[in-house]
Amino acid sequence: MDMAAIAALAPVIPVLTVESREIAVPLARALVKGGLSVLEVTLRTGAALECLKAIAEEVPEAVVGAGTVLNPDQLDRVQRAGARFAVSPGCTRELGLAARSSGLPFLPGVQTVSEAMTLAEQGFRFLKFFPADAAGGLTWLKAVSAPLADLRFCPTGGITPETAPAYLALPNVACVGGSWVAPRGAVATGDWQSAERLAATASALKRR
Ligand SMILES: O=C[C@H](O)COP(=O)(O)O
Ligand SMILES: CC(=O)C(=O)O
Repeated sequence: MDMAAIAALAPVIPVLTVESREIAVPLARALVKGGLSVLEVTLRTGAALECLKAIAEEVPEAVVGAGTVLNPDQLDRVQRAGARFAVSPGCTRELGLAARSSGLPFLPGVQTVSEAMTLAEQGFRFLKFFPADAAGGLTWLKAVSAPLADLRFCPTGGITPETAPAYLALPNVACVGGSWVAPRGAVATGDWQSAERLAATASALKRR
């Protein structure tokens, strides 16, 4: 599956920042049960690689990838840990080249038209728009839809259950990313039913 095919599996990619495999595995199971099978585990905790590996091994129904992949070394490590895709908040030339030669589906982040054009030149036509809300949100996506007509986006950053439907209604949006389906409080108390409920609502969102 390439990145667009992975994104087609669900309208929302949960962005997960988890501290242990004991949290990661039941959380992943709850989200998949709720209908969100594509999961992004960010490399923002010391346990991130272990969590990624645990989900890959113990929750085979999930398509688990890594987020906050900032350089080729991290890309290599997440691929070895079993990531099925990698996500970056931005991109460098080195990271883009490493992603292409690794064969791992890659979703690089952009915030400007020039960044999007540079990545398109490197062959990336499906891009993360980050931080979506802070960088212009719906207005930016609508404005670039004509000049960057062959690009599709996964807006992430500041998206809420209330704003997600408007993003998903845009023709250049394939899916959205967000942490709201795994709220800190529910994760801290192991309230997996809440995560499953939030995932079920998110997975029912309509895309254009
Ligand atoms: O850095 C933020 C993550 O990409 C997700 O953003 P969010 O917590 O605003 O949904
Ligand atoms: C922002 C995000 O989701 C990432 O760090 O990849």
